[in-house]
Amino acid sequence: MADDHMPQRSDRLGLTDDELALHRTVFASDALKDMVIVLSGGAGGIGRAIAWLFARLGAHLVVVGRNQGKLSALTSNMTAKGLQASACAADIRDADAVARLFDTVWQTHGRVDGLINSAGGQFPQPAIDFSVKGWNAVIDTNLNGTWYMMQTAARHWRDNKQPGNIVNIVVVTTHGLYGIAHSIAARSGVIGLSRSVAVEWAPLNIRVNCVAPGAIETEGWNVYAPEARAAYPRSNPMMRAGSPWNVAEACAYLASPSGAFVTGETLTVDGGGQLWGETWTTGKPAYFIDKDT
Ligand SMILES: CCCCCCCCCCC/C=C/C(=O)SCCNC(=O)CCNC(=O)[C@H](O)C(C)(C)COP(=O)(O)OP(=O)(O)OC[C@H]1O[C@@H](n2cnc3c(N)ncnc32)[C@H](O)[C@@H]1OP(=O)(O)O
Ligand SMILES: NC(=O)C1=CN([C@@H]2O[C@H](COP(=O)(O)OP(=O)(O)OC[C@H]3O[C@@H](n4cnc5c(N)ncnc54)[C@H](OP(=O)(O)O)[C@@H]3O)[C@@H](O)[C@H]2O)C=CC1
Repeated sequence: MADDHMPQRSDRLGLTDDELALHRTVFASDALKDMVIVLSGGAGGIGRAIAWLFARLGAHLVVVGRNQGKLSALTSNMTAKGLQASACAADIRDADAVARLFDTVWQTHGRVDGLINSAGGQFPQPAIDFSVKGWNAVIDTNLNGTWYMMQTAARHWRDNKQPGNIVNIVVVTTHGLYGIAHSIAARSGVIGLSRSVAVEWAPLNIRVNCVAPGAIETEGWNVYAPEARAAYPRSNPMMRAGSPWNVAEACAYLASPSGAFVTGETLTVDGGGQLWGETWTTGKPAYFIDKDT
Protein backbone atom coordinates (compact mmCIF):
# COMPACT_ATOMS: atom_id res chain seq x y z
CA MET A 1 0.00 0.00 0.00
CA ALA A 2 1.23 3.49 -0.77
CA ASP A 3 2.51 5.43 2.20
CA ASP A 4 0.35 8.52 2.17
CA HIS A 5 -3.26 8.19 1.26
CA MET A 6 -6.00 6.64 3.33
CA PRO A 7 -8.20 4.36 1.26
CA GLN A 8 -11.61 6.04 1.05
CA ARG A 9 -14.20 3.60 2.39
CA SER A 10 -17.62 4.17 3.77
CA ASP A 11 -17.95 1.01 5.88
CA ARG A 12 -15.40 1.79 8.59
CA LEU A 13 -12.74 4.31 9.53
CA GLY A 14 -9.00 3.69 9.65
CA LEU A 15 -6.83 0.65 8.95
CA THR A 16 -7.56 -3.01 9.67
CA ASP A 17 -5.20 -5.46 11.36
CA ASP A 18 -4.63 -7.18 8.02
CA GLU A 19 -3.60 -3.87 6.47
CA LEU A 20 -1.38 -2.99 9.42
CA ALA A 21 0.35 -6.36 9.23
CA LEU A 22 1.56 -5.55 5.71
CA HIS A 23 1.81 -1.76 5.54
CA ARG A 24 5.17 -0.71 4.13
CA THR A 25 7.56 0.95 6.58
CA VAL A 26 10.80 2.87 6.18
CA PHE A 27 12.16 1.43 9.44
CA ALA A 28 14.60 -1.50 9.66
CA SER A 29 12.96 -4.70 10.88
CA ASP A 30 15.21 -4.77 13.98
CA ALA A 31 14.86 -1.08 14.90
CA LEU A 32 13.15 -1.94 18.21
CA LYS A 33 14.53 -5.45 18.67
CA ASP A 34 13.84 -6.95 22.13
CA MET A 35 12.46 -3.70 23.53
CA VAL A 36 9.46 -3.93 25.85
CA ILE A 37 6.96 -1.18 25.12
CA VAL A 38 3.88 -0.28 27.18
CA LEU A 39 1.23 1.26 24.93
CA SER A 40 -1.97 2.77 26.32
CA GLY A 41 -4.94 3.02 23.97
CA GLY A 42 -3.36 0.11 22.11
CA ALA A 43 -6.62 -1.20 20.67
CA GLY A 44 -7.72 2.22 19.38
CA GLY A 45 -7.20 3.42 15.82
CA ILE A 46 -3.82 5.11 16.29
CA GLY A 47 -2.67 2.80 19.08
CA ARG A 48 -3.35 -0.25 16.94
CA ALA A 49 -1.08 1.10 14.17
CA ILE A 50 1.65 1.77 16.75
CA ALA A 51 1.22 -1.74 18.17
CA TRP A 52 1.63 -3.41 14.79
CA LEU A 53 4.51 -1.22 13.62
CA PHE A 54 6.49 -1.52 16.85
CA ALA A 55 5.98 -5.29 17.08
CA ARG A 56 7.02 -5.67 13.44
CA LEU A 57 10.23 -3.80 14.35
CA GLY A 58 11.04 -6.41 17.00
CA ALA A 59 9.46 -5.08 20.20
CA HIS A 60 7.19 -6.87 22.67
CA LEU A 61 4.05 -4.76 22.96
CA VAL A 62 2.05 -4.60 26.18
CA VAL A 63 -1.23 -3.07 25.05
CA VAL A 64 -3.36 -1.31 27.63
CA GLY A 65 -7.00 -0.19 27.60
CA ARG A 66 -10.17 -0.68 29.59
CA ASN A 67 -11.74 -3.30 27.34
CA GLN A 68 -10.02 -6.68 27.77
CA GLY A 69 -11.94 -8.18 24.83
CA LYS A 70 -10.68 -5.58 22.35
CA LEU A 71 -7.12 -5.93 23.64
CA SER A 72 -7.15 -9.74 23.49
CA ALA A 73 -8.55 -9.74 19.95
CA LEU A 74 -5.70 -7.48 18.86
CA THR A 75 -2.94 -9.46 20.56
CA SER A 76 -4.33 -12.73 19.14
CA ASN A 77 -4.11 -11.28 15.64
CA MET A 78 -0.57 -10.10 16.31
CA THR A 79 0.75 -13.31 17.85
CA ALA A 80 -0.87 -15.27 14.99
CA LYS A 81 1.54 -13.36 12.71
CA GLY A 82 4.51 -14.33 14.90
CA LEU A 83 4.71 -10.98 16.69
CA GLN A 84 5.19 -10.47 20.44
CA ALA A 85 2.26 -8.85 22.24
CA SER A 86 0.28 -9.16 25.44
CA ALA A 87 -2.82 -7.45 26.80
CA CYS A 88 -3.25 -5.76 30.18
CA ALA A 89 -6.59 -4.16 31.03
CA ALA A 90 -6.33 -0.99 33.14
CA ASP A 91 -8.05 2.37 33.46
CA ILE A 92 -5.29 4.98 33.26
CA ARG A 93 -7.37 7.31 35.46
CA ASP A 94 -6.87 4.90 38.37
CA ALA A 95 -3.38 5.58 39.78
CA ASP A 96 -3.39 2.31 41.77
CA ALA A 97 -4.30 0.32 38.67
CA VAL A 98 -1.45 2.02 36.80
CA ALA A 99 0.98 1.07 39.61
CA ARG A 100 -0.21 -2.56 39.44
CA LEU A 101 0.14 -2.55 35.67
CA PHE A 102 3.80 -1.50 35.75
CA ASP A 103 4.61 -3.89 38.63
CA THR A 104 3.14 -6.76 36.59
CA VAL A 105 4.95 -5.84 33.40
CA TRP A 106 8.23 -5.40 35.24
CA GLN A 107 7.84 -8.75 37.03
CA THR A 108 7.04 -10.50 33.74
CA HIS A 109 9.70 -8.96 31.52
CA GLY A 110 12.27 -7.59 33.95
CA ARG A 111 12.32 -4.35 32.04
CA VAL A 112 10.33 -1.69 30.22
CA ASP A 113 12.08 0.29 27.49
CA GLY A 114 9.39 2.65 26.33
CA LEU A 115 5.96 4.05 27.09
CA ILE A 116 3.58 5.36 24.45
CA ASN A 117 0.47 7.12 25.79
CA SER A 118 -2.19 6.96 23.10
CA ALA A 119 -5.19 6.50 25.41
CA GLY A 120 -7.33 9.59 25.37
CA GLY A 121 -10.24 11.36 23.82
CA GLN A 122 -12.94 13.88 24.37
CA PHE A 123 -16.45 14.75 23.26
CA PRO A 124 -17.37 17.77 21.15
CA GLN A 125 -19.32 20.46 22.96
CA PRO A 126 -19.20 24.26 23.12
CA ALA A 127 -17.08 25.09 26.17
CA ILE A 128 -19.79 27.27 27.66
CA ASP A 129 -21.95 24.16 28.04
CA PHE A 130 -19.39 21.84 29.70
CA SER A 131 -20.71 20.17 32.87
CA VAL A 132 -18.35 19.72 35.82
CA LYS A 133 -18.50 15.95 35.30
CA GLY A 134 -17.73 16.23 31.58
CA TRP A 135 -14.83 18.62 32.17
CA ASN A 136 -13.39 16.35 34.86
CA ALA A 137 -13.77 13.23 32.69
CA VAL A 138 -11.66 14.77 29.94
CA ILE A 139 -9.02 16.27 32.25
CA ASP A 140 -8.81 13.06 34.24
CA THR A 141 -8.35 10.90 31.16
CA ASN A 142 -6.00 13.03 29.13
CA LEU A 143 -3.93 14.89 31.73
CA ASN A 144 -4.10 12.93 34.99
CA GLY A 145 -4.15 9.48 33.37
CA THR A 146 -1.21 10.32 31.12
CA TRP A 147 0.69 11.70 34.10
CA TYR A 148 0.11 8.57 36.24
CA MET A 149 1.56 6.49 33.40
CA MET A 150 4.55 8.82 32.93
CA GLN A 151 5.43 9.13 36.60
CA THR A 152 5.03 5.42 37.33
CA ALA A 153 7.23 4.45 34.38
CA ALA A 154 9.86 7.01 35.39
CA ARG A 155 9.97 5.77 38.98
CA HIS A 156 10.64 2.21 37.75
CA TRP A 157 13.39 3.43 35.42
CA ARG A 158 14.99 5.44 38.23
CA ASP A 159 14.74 2.62 40.77
CA ASN A 160 16.09 0.02 38.32
CA LYS A 161 18.76 2.38 36.96
CA GLN A 162 17.51 1.80 33.42
CA PRO A 163 17.04 4.33 30.63
CA GLY A 164 13.56 4.96 29.29
CA ASN A 165 11.59 6.94 26.83
CA ILE A 166 8.08 8.31 26.64
CA VAL A 167 5.96 9.48 23.73
CA ASN A 168 2.65 11.18 24.51
CA ILE A 169 0.02 11.46 21.79
CA VAL A 170 -1.65 14.86 22.15
CA VAL A 171 -3.60 17.13 19.79
CA VAL A 172 -2.49 20.24 17.91
CA THR A 173 -3.11 22.99 20.45
CA THR A 174 -1.92 26.05 18.50
CA HIS A 175 -5.28 27.04 16.97
CA GLY A 176 -7.45 26.10 19.91
CA LEU A 177 -9.42 23.38 18.06
CA TYR A 178 -12.91 24.72 18.60
CA GLY A 179 -15.46 22.52 20.34
CA ILE A 180 -12.95 20.55 22.40
CA ALA A 181 -11.54 23.22 24.72
CA HIS A 182 -11.39 20.74 27.62
CA SER A 183 -9.10 18.52 25.60
CA ILE A 184 -6.97 21.47 24.46
CA ALA A 185 -6.52 22.41 28.13
CA ALA A 186 -5.55 18.84 29.04
CA ARG A 187 -3.20 18.35 26.08
CA SER A 188 -1.54 21.73 26.62
CA GLY A 189 -0.91 20.46 30.14
CA VAL A 190 0.66 17.28 28.79
CA ILE A 191 2.89 19.23 26.39
CA GLY A 192 4.03 21.56 29.19
CA LEU A 193 4.56 18.67 31.55
CA SER A 194 6.58 16.78 28.94
CA ARG A 195 8.86 19.78 28.31
CA SER A 196 9.38 20.22 32.03
CA VAL A 197 10.18 16.61 32.91
CA ALA A 198 12.30 16.20 29.77
CA VAL A 199 14.74 18.45 31.63
CA GLU A 200 14.23 16.98 35.11
CA TRP A 201 14.55 13.40 33.86
CA ALA A 202 17.46 13.87 31.42
CA PRO A 203 19.93 12.92 34.20
CA LEU A 204 17.93 9.67 34.58
CA ASN A 205 18.42 8.94 30.87
CA ILE A 206 14.70 9.32 30.20
CA ARG A 207 13.54 11.11 27.05
CA VAL A 208 10.03 12.59 26.87
CA ASN A 209 8.39 13.75 23.65
CA CYS A 210 4.92 14.33 22.21
CA VAL A 211 3.34 13.63 18.84
CA ALA A 212 0.48 15.94 17.85
CA PRO A 213 -1.70 14.41 15.13
CA GLY A 214 -4.04 16.42 12.95
CA ALA A 215 -7.10 14.76 11.46
CA ILE A 216 -6.28 11.04 11.46
CA GLU A 217 -9.08 8.81 10.26
CA THR A 218 -9.98 6.32 13.01
CA GLU A 219 -13.09 4.86 14.60
CA GLY A 220 -12.56 7.51 17.30
CA TRP A 221 -14.10 9.97 14.84
CA ASN A 222 -17.49 8.39 15.43
CA VAL A 223 -17.95 10.69 18.43
CA TYR A 224 -18.20 13.63 15.99
CA ALA A 225 -21.24 14.48 13.87
CA PRO A 226 -21.04 13.49 10.19
CA GLU A 227 -21.22 17.20 9.16
CA ALA A 228 -18.20 18.02 11.32
CA ARG A 229 -16.28 14.96 10.10
CA ALA A 230 -16.94 15.80 6.49
CA ALA A 231 -14.93 19.00 6.95
CA TYR A 232 -11.82 17.32 8.46
CA PRO A 233 -10.05 16.80 5.10
CA ARG A 234 -10.17 20.60 4.70
CA SER A 235 -8.42 21.09 8.04
CA ASN A 236 -5.03 21.19 6.34
CA PRO A 237 -3.49 22.33 3.03
CA MET A 238 -3.13 18.73 1.84
CA MET A 239 -6.93 18.60 1.92
CA ARG A 240 -7.09 15.07 3.24
CA ALA A 241 -7.04 13.06 6.44
CA GLY A 242 -3.85 11.42 7.64
CA SER A 243 -3.35 7.74 8.31
CA PRO A 244 -2.72 6.14 11.71
CA TRP A 245 0.45 4.77 10.10
CA ASN A 246 1.80 8.34 9.72
CA VAL A 247 1.47 8.79 13.49
CA ALA A 248 2.94 5.35 14.22
CA GLU A 249 6.06 6.09 12.18
CA ALA A 250 6.49 9.44 13.95
CA CYS A 251 6.36 7.55 17.26
CA ALA A 252 8.90 5.00 15.99
CA TYR A 253 11.26 7.82 15.09
CA LEU A 254 11.06 9.25 18.62
CA ALA A 255 11.04 5.91 20.48
CA SER A 256 13.93 4.25 18.63
CA PRO A 257 17.61 5.21 18.54
CA SER A 258 16.79 7.61 15.65
CA GLY A 259 15.41 9.94 18.33
CA ALA A 260 18.36 9.54 20.71
CA PHE A 261 19.12 13.30 20.85
CA VAL A 262 15.49 14.48 20.87
CA THR A 263 13.69 15.31 24.08
CA GLY A 264 11.03 17.80 25.16
CA GLU A 265 9.84 18.09 21.55
CA THR A 266 6.35 17.99 20.06
CA LEU A 267 6.31 16.50 16.57
CA THR A 268 3.25 17.69 14.67
CA VAL A 269 1.82 15.24 12.10
CA ASP A 270 -1.05 17.22 10.64
CA GLY A 271 -0.43 17.79 6.93
CA GLY A 272 0.32 21.46 7.66
CA GLY A 273 -2.94 22.01 9.53
CA GLN A 274 -1.39 24.32 12.09
CA LEU A 275 -0.24 26.65 9.29
CA TRP A 276 -3.47 26.68 7.32
CA GLY A 277 -6.72 25.04 8.18
CA GLU A 278 -9.74 25.30 10.36
CA THR A 279 -11.49 22.64 12.38
CA TRP A 280 -14.81 22.87 14.16
CA THR A 281 -15.48 19.63 15.96
CA THR A 282 -19.02 20.81 16.64
CA GLY A 283 -19.69 22.02 13.08
CA LYS A 284 -19.05 25.61 11.96
CA PRO A 285 -21.39 28.15 13.56
CA ALA A 286 -23.21 30.52 11.18
CA TYR A 287 -21.30 33.55 12.51
CA PHE A 288 -18.01 32.20 11.10
CA ILE A 289 -19.32 31.20 7.68
CA ASP A 290 -18.09 33.56 4.95
CA LYS A 291 -21.20 34.36 2.95
CA ASP A 292 -19.07 35.28 -0.10
CA THR A 293 -17.58 31.84 -0.53
C1 LIG B 1 -5.65 23.58 14.17
C2 LIG B 1 -4.96 22.39 13.69
C3 LIG B 1 -5.76 21.59 12.78
C4 LIG B 1 -5.79 20.20 13.21
C5 LIG B 1 -6.98 19.54 12.71
C6 LIG B 1 -7.31 18.38 13.52
C7 LIG B 1 -8.68 17.87 13.26
C8 LIG B 1 -8.97 16.80 14.23
C9 LIG B 1 -10.38 16.69 14.55
C10 LIG B 1 -10.62 15.70 15.62
C11 LIG B 1 -9.85 16.01 16.85
C12 LIG B 1 -9.69 14.90 17.75
C13 LIG B 1 -10.04 13.69 17.42
C14 LIG B 1 -9.87 12.58 18.35
O1 LIG B 1 -9.27 12.66 19.37
S1 LIG B 1 -10.63 11.16 17.82
C15 LIG B 1 -10.22 9.87 18.91
C16 LIG B 1 -10.44 10.04 20.32
N1 LIG B 1 -11.45 9.18 20.85
C17 LIG B 1 -12.43 9.68 21.54
O2 LIG B 1 -12.55 10.89 21.68
C18 LIG B 1 -13.34 8.67 22.16
C19 LIG B 1 -14.60 9.25 22.63
N2 LIG B 1 -14.58 9.99 23.87
C20 LIG B 1 -14.74 9.46 25.10
O3 LIG B 1 -14.58 8.26 25.30
C21 LIG B 1 -15.16 10.38 26.23
O4 LIG B 1 -15.43 11.62 25.70
C22 LIG B 1 -14.22 10.52 27.40
C23 LIG B 1 -12.85 10.79 26.86
C24 LIG B 1 -14.52 11.65 28.31
C25 LIG B 1 -14.35 9.24 28.21
O5 LIG B 1 -14.69 9.40 29.59
P1 LIG B 1 -15.85 8.58 30.34
O6 LIG B 1 -15.82 7.16 29.91
O7 LIG B 1 -15.76 8.88 31.79
O8 LIG B 1 -17.06 9.28 29.78
P2 LIG B 1 -18.58 9.09 30.03
O9 LIG B 1 -19.15 8.60 28.76
O10 LIG B 1 -18.88 8.31 31.28
O11 LIG B 1 -19.02 10.58 30.30
C26 LIG B 1 -18.65 11.33 31.46
C27 LIG B 1 -19.31 12.68 31.39
O12 LIG B 1 -18.77 13.43 30.27
C28 LIG B 1 -19.84 14.18 29.68
N3 LIG B 1 -20.03 13.73 28.28
C29 LIG B 1 -19.61 12.59 27.74
N4 LIG B 1 -19.94 12.53 26.44
C30 LIG B 1 -20.61 13.66 26.16
C31 LIG B 1 -21.20 14.22 25.01
N5 LIG B 1 -21.16 13.58 23.80
N6 LIG B 1 -21.79 15.43 25.09
C32 LIG B 1 -21.83 16.10 26.26
N7 LIG B 1 -21.28 15.64 27.42
C33 LIG B 1 -20.69 14.44 27.35
C34 LIG B 1 -21.07 13.93 30.51
O13 LIG B 1 -21.13 14.90 31.54
C35 LIG B 1 -20.79 12.58 31.10
O14 LIG B 1 -21.47 12.31 32.28
P3 LIG B 1 -23.01 11.81 32.24
O15 LIG B 1 -23.09 10.70 31.24
O16 LIG B 1 -23.33 11.38 33.62
O17 LIG B 1 -23.80 13.00 31.80
N1 LIG C 1 -7.91 10.40 15.38
C1 LIG C 1 -7.64 11.69 15.36
O1 LIG C 1 -7.99 12.43 14.41
C2 LIG C 1 -6.87 12.30 16.47
C3 LIG C 1 -6.58 11.62 17.64
N2 LIG C 1 -5.86 12.24 18.63
C4 LIG C 1 -5.55 11.57 19.88
O2 LIG C 1 -4.79 10.40 19.64
C5 LIG C 1 -5.09 9.41 20.63
C6 LIG C 1 -5.57 8.14 19.96
O3 LIG C 1 -6.69 8.46 19.13
P1 LIG C 1 -7.51 7.35 18.33
O4 LIG C 1 -6.74 6.12 18.24
O5 LIG C 1 -8.03 8.01 17.13
O6 LIG C 1 -8.71 7.15 19.36
P2 LIG C 1 -9.58 5.88 19.71
O7 LIG C 1 -10.81 6.38 20.34
O8 LIG C 1 -9.67 4.98 18.53
O9 LIG C 1 -8.68 5.15 20.80
C7 LIG C 1 -8.51 5.66 22.07
C8 LIG C 1 -8.16 4.51 22.98
O10 LIG C 1 -7.95 5.00 24.30
C9 LIG C 1 -8.42 4.01 25.20
N3 LIG C 1 -8.82 4.68 26.43
C10 LIG C 1 -9.67 5.74 26.56
N4 LIG C 1 -9.81 6.07 27.85
C11 LIG C 1 -9.02 5.20 28.55
C12 LIG C 1 -8.75 5.03 29.93
N5 LIG C 1 -9.32 5.80 30.85
N6 LIG C 1 -7.89 4.05 30.30
C13 LIG C 1 -7.32 3.26 29.37
N7 LIG C 1 -7.54 3.37 28.06
C14 LIG C 1 -8.39 4.33 27.65
C15 LIG C 1 -9.61 3.36 24.50
O11 LIG C 1 -9.73 1.99 24.84
P3 LIG C 1 -10.89 1.47 25.85
O12 LIG C 1 -12.16 2.14 25.45
O13 LIG C 1 -10.87 0.00 25.69
O14 LIG C 1 -10.42 1.88 27.20
C16 LIG C 1 -9.21 3.45 23.04
O15 LIG C 1 -8.64 2.24 22.60
C17 LIG C 1 -6.17 10.02 21.53
O16 LIG C 1 -5.56 10.65 22.62
C18 LIG C 1 -6.79 11.05 20.60
O17 LIG C 1 -7.50 12.04 21.27
C19 LIG C 1 -5.40 13.53 18.49
C20 LIG C 1 -5.68 14.23 17.35
C21 LIG C 1 -6.45 13.70 16.27
